[in-house]
Amino acid sequence: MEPQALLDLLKDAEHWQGRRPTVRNGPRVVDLDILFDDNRVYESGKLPGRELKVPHSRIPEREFVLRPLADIIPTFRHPVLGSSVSDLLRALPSSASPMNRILNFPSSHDSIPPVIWALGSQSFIMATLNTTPDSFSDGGDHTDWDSILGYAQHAVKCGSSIIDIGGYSTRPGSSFVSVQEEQRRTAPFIAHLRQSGVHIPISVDTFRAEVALASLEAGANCINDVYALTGPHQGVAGVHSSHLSTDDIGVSVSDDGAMLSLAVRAKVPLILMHSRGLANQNKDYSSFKGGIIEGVRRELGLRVERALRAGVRRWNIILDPGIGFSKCVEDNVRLVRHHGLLTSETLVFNQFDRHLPLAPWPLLARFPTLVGTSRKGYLGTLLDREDAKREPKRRDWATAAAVTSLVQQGVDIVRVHAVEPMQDVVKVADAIWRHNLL
Ligand SMILES: Nc1ncnc2c1ncn2[C@@H]1O[C@H](COP(=O)(O)OP(=O)(O)OP(=O)(O)O)[C@@H](O)[C@H]1O
Ligand SMILES: Nc1nc2c(c(=O)[nH]1)N=C(CO)CN2
Repeated sequence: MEPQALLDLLKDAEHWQGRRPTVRNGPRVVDLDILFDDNRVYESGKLPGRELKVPHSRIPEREFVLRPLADIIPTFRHPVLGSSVSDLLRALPSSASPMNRILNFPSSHDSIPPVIWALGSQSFIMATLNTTPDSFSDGGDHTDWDSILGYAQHAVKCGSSIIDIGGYSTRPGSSFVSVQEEQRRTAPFIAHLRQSGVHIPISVDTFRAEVALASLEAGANCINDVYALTGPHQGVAGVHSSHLSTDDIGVSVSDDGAMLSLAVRAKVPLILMHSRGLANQNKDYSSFKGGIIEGVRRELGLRVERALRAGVRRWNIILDPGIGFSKCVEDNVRLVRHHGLLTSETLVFNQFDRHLPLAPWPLLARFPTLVGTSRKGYLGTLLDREDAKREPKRRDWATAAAVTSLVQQGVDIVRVHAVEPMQDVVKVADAIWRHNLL
């Protein structure tokens, strides 16, 4: 279609939506502009009311255009200016009130309003609620109605922003749980929490589509998948990456795609975590090419790409590096120390292999991140004290240290067990590092 004909169509569309002529740049019901037409440069003559310039002349000065555009086509080069969309966004002068990306947790029930988070405004706390007998930290603590509701209410009172409920432990050595049993440990409790007035978002920690669906129907409004929608066998079926070959990561292809298609249909926020192989058996510790940061970026990047290609909306994706999943102690430390690099889009020096720069990976840039470092085994090893090695609950101070470092690097969500002390940790770390707060 020719630009002028497209402009006429846009004008009609604006009219159908109820837009009527007012003053230029005044309040409007809707504004439809042509930003680019591939690399074409077009300028109409001076037709009154129908002048047209493509690319749109005000792209470089508009944050509200550049920010979403950088999510969609970050590397696209402006055909006249020669800069990429990302470069144009970076070149904007800093604004007193920068735009926030939002995360929308849809309404889980008629009587419960949707919850919208302004990302970047604070670090959000995810309270971990395992309804399993054998989870590594709180296994057996929350298996009855009263203790589950008690933990959830306590989490809300302490300022948690989301509760993550899981019915199948993924810790090394945990036992197999049937779909029916996992469902029994999640959906009815979620319904109970909703009926009892818990209105904050609830995520379900599962890799099984049946469990996720039952949980969403019961009132959950987020899916947390430690296999990033590839099923328990870590399949990468359906990936046609323009950047990578799947041989690079040597994983088997075995996935019925059920979780992926549910995720597309469900339209809820999705936590895509990096892991390798069956989490409870583990462990593929084979080396990460280019170092741990590069390796996680590549392997998680493949799964993100697969999800996007299948139709998952990018604004629903939250990335998680998967602390403790097929990573040695040093690698877990590095993932925390360099958390900010996970979503870096620019070429940075690779700390782990001095011959390799950390490849630019625009695919992961600007996604929000979540990290679950709470009470994990590497903290016990670092503490090197018998009680801390044996008892995950003796690792809360260690967790605080890791959480502080993550907040400093801009993590969006921290998944924790001890919500009360971690609320203090996050509050003060936010005050120090998020300058918008003070
Ligand atoms: N790339 C473009 N896309 C849309 N309109 C354009 C473009 N380039 C020039 N124009 C002209 O701008 C005119 C004003 O558009 P519109 O009425 O939407 O103004 P506005 O909303 O106040 O400004 P803007 O769209 O720049 O925010 C259009 O009638 C059109 O002739
Ligand atoms: N998103 C996410 N989910 C989890 C994580 C984690 O680190 N991140 N850790 C778990 C238990 O070790 C279980 N589930």
